[in-house]
Amino acid sequence: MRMAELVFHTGPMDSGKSTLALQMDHAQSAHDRQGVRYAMHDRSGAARITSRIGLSVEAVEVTDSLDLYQDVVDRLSRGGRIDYLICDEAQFYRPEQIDQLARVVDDLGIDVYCFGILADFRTELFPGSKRLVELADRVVQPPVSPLCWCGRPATHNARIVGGVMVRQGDQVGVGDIGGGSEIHYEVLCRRHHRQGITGEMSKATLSEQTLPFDD
Ligand SMILES: Nc1ncnc2c1ncn2[C@@H]1O[C@H](COP(=O)(O)OP(=O)(O)O)[C@@H](O)[C@H]1O
Ligand SMILES: Cc1cn([C@H]2C[C@H](O)[C@@H](COP(=O)(O)O)O2)c(=O)[nH]c1=O
Repeated sequence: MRMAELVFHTGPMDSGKSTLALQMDHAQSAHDRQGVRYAMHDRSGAARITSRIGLSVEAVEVTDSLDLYQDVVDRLSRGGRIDYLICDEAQFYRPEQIDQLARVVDDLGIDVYCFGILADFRTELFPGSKRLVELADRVVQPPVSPLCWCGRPATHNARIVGGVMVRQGDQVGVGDIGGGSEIHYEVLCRRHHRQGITGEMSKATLSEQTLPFDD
């Protein structure tokens, strides 16, 4: 018999994690499996899972005080059936909540699929993501990688404030990629994240050293 598992799907912003979360939910429910969707601090500002492709569905908002194991037990004791959990923006969950998800897998035999970024704009791990890497049965990267302005796979998240890439500030700052708003994010390869060269800067200061695909 297949054992339930805790899976962490992780990649930088804009790598299709929420899309995958919604696809997995759709695929599972099509086979009469019953799931619960959880999310935290979704970009939409609502209790939802929102994909940039345009899909969006309601979810249970995870608050700091929510005991995820107890929430699942309560739902089961009210007569519900639960085969799997979809947990989006899992980087924001407290480490204790990740332990609760592992207990859901081990003690209740329910599959838990988590989705989230690994590291913040300073390249430091989110505590929830660190705990997921420690506990997950599998850590999986989405199949499609976003690209840095130079054409390399984008692996790192940069925070842009007033047009400037910053390296200090609060770890949590809900926002989107692309210009428009005062605070937003851009995904870069490690080299350009380290050098602090955003797409906007590259257009202004393109030089021998920063030509695309230099070695
Ligand atoms: N108009 C579009 N057509 C096709 N793909 C798109 C479109 N807009 C966004 N995407 C893709 O959607 C993905 C981002 O999806 P999303 O689930 O919101 O990412 P994440 O949750 O990882 O931040 C990217 O792979 C991006 O290329
Ligand atoms: C890098 C970074 C990101 N965030 C926020 C910004 C978004 O609201 C989410 C990531 O969502 P996505 O679906 O993966 O695009 O996280 C943050 O709070 N702090 C950061 O350092």
